[in-house]
Amino acid sequence: MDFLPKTSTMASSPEGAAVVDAYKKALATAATVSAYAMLARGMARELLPDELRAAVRWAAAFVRSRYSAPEKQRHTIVIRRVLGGLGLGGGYNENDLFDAALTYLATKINPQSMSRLCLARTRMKEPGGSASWSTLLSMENGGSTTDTFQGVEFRWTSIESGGDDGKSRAHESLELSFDAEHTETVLHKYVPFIMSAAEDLRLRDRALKIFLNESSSWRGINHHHPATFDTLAMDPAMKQSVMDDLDRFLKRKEYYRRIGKAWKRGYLLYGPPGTGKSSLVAAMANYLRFNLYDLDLSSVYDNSCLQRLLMDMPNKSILVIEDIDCSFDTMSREKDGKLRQAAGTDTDTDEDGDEYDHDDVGARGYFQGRERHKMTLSGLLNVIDGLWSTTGEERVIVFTTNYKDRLDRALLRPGRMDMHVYMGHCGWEAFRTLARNYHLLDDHALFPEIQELLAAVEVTPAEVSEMLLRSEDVDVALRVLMEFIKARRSKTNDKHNDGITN
Ligand SMILES: Nc1ncnc2c1ncn2[C@@H]1O[C@H](COP(=O)(O)OP(=O)(O)OP(=O)(O)O)[C@@H](O)[C@H]1O
Repeated sequence: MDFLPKTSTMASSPEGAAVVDAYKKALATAATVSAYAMLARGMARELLPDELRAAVRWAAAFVRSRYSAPEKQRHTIVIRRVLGGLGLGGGYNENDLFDAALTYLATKINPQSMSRLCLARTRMKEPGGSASWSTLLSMENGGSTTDTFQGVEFRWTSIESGGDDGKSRAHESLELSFDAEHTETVLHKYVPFIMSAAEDLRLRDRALKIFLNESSSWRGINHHHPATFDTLAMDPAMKQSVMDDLDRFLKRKEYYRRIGKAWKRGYLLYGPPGTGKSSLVAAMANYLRFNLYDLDLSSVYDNSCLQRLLMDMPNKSILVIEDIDCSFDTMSREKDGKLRQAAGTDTDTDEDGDEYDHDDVGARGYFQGRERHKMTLSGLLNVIDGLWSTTGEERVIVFTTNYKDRLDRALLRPGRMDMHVYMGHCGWEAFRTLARNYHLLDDHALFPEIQELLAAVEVTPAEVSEMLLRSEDVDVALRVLMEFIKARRSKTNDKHNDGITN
């Protein structure tokens, strides 16, 4: 039989003829080999007795089982949604691992590759009364998906049984199958990884809150501050280094544990009013998806009250103390410091006249009765370190101040606050961020003049924001801003001239 099309032009050239010949030879060879195989099988059937043929089959199976790779043993872990009778008190308890696995798998499911899927949208009540929506994609009964963790493949299957009679509840479970040799990995690494990944996803989706202290308890309200690192007008390099620092901090749990330090990171934000310190705190909270705990020290009366507040702060939260220069009697502390320096000692005396080291005040309780002048920042930090080092959970602490030079030197010492961030007047890059935020503007004919003005005159990002908001018309808003900066310039010049003439 000739399979080549009759109209083939290939055969008409010499090269084409060679190809056709080779093709025909290959067909002939294949036909010969299969004919021999058929012949051999037929002869074996004819010539070999049944017993001998069975022996040959057995020998072949033996060789296969001995020398081919053995079938791997598979294990399956069943994760039920409800722990009937297993929960505390023998009742029916929801299984947290089931929820975590469901949340985690929602990020692994590829909707393109599954013909049936479940989609749920639920309203979640937040503590404090507010609510947020959440959407969850999951596998239908019988659906399977594969996940790879540390190079090992895991098969997940969704199983639902019972509940067909309309009376009893369906039993939902997830089955996790894997090669038996990876059992240890599953129990000690994969399951903890799923729990923590699900926790991170939950934190990412939750509505953020800001908690304010009333005496010794926290009251939370929803935190909808729109500030993000994208909308924050600040020096781009500084912005990047804050973000990098936060990222690095989050990854270093093991490192902090190893060196025996509380897993906390301290940031001191300083700069004139209206330069975005509070906005940066909000941007950090939005970036990390951490709740904010805004501590007003004026309503903290004693050491135990402070301890209670700190202990009630869950992990993954930011403790903020604003305007710390106003929260402490820094001048008297400063005076004490100078006295101690003059005396060549770093000790002080307590009410009983006993000497103590200032770095040890936290352990003794730095609130001596209700005399607030005894409160020191150093002592506060010691209390925080002492409490937080025992939890091993990640916490961020932020202090803000308009006057860094008024702060207790103990706080400025290396190792106390890990990062000092200066929030300054509005520079050119900061202005461009604000122009983008408020008017989606990347360029404008007035930009060069504004750049020159900003280089010469000090205005805060808050003032620039305010001017840009004056009109929806970009040209008008930019002109208003220019007038404002020019007016500031003449005022500053007048003051300067007054100073010279006086
Ligand atoms: N760097 C900035 N980036 C973006 N917006 C800013 C910035 N600085 C100020 N703003 C705008 O000005 C408003 C006030 O700024 P914010 O409260 O963050 O400043 P602050 O430095 O904390 O001031 P204060 O020291 O008075 O508390 C913000 O809500 C925001 O609209």
